[in-house]
Amino acid sequence: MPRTRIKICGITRAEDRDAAIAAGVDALGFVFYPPSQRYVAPEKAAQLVSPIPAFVTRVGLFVNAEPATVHSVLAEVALNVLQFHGDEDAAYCRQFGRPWIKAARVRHGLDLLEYARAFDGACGLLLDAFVDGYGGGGKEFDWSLIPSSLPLPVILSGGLQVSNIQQAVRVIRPWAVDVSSGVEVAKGIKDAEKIAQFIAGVRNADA
Ligand SMILES: O=C(O)c1ccccc1N[C@@H]1O[C@H](COP(=O)(O)O)[C@@H](O)[C@H]1O
Repeated sequence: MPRTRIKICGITRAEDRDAAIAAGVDALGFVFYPPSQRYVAPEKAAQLVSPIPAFVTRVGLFVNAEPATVHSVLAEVALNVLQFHGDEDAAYCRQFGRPWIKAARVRHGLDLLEYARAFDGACGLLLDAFVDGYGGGGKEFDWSLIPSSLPLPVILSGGLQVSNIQQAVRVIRPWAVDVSSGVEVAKGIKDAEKIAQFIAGVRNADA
């Protein structure tokens, strides 16, 4: 079984980026959604990504952005993967010619199998809780709503933190996990100790 990949999202500070890399993160996320308290302007994101070493993936998160906005961020920031966390359809997601992840805001009544089929071509299906403001709410959802098999690599998110990450990995066995609130002291401000403990929790559950 491959090790569970780990993404830490909502990086706004160089020290948090460095702490995550030192702890062994696989991917770092940058939020290009202006209403979010974790928003980073493209010029700042360009500085934050420049020292990221090879094989640590740089992910740009967008919510219902105008295509021109995504293109303009791509021109300025060296991103590897796009994460669409709003109401985008598959044609929208495909148009940028980059690897992309689609988020599903999981709630009772959402058919995740049908949803995953609709986003054929995504390199991952990110499962998040249904919250106001589209995401990053630190809210766990009912994992029993996840079908036992989905046609896309599953990235589990939504309220993950040090206290529940081992159970999450053992129960769901996702391809990857994604965390923002659970490793923060305030929105957009990460905590190096929580990052290290979160990553150690994933590795423990993998072992
Ligand atoms: O982080 C945000 O502010 C954000 C805003 C809009 C959409 C998604 C956002 N973050 C993503 O939400 C999930 C869950 O985060 P949390 O760990 O529950 O805080 C995660 O994938 C973030 O990338």
